[in-house]
Amino acid sequence: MDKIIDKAFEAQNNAYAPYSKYKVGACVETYDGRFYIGANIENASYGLTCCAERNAIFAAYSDGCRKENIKSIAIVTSGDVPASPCGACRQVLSELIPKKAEIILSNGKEVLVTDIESLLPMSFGADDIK
Ligand SMILES: O=c1ccn([C@H]2C[C@H](O)[C@@H](CO)O2)c(=O)[nH]1
Ligand SMILES: [Zn+2]
Repeated sequence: MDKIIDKAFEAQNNAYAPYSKYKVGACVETYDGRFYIGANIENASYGLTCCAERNAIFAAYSDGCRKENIKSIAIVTSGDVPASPCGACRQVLSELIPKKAEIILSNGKEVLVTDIESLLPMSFGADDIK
């Protein structure tokens, strides 16, 4: 678990967060040993900001990875407590990562491991619009 967390902290250095000054890094690990990083990228039109974890999972998918190959995602910050993904990211992750995938949250001092069903119970998804 150290490697994915280290890579997420490396990604945190790439955050573009001139407005909030709150830098977040993320890293997706696949079962075949690939790692995809993301950082939060803000915009003067605040609502266009994209979170670190969405950028990381989109990077994985953009490289051809799909749900069954996603093993875990780490999300890191430097706050007093590990940050938990925002609602938009929970919705996106609920479609793009498996239920069993580990969601690892760390602030460098504490590590929490959870999963998407814990973070977003009774989620809305593709089955609901059949
Ligand atoms: O899980 C989270 C929570 C927040 N942010 C970003 C969005 C924004 O740039 C900044 C403050 O909300 O942190 C993330 O990247 N991931
Ligand atoms: Zn988010």
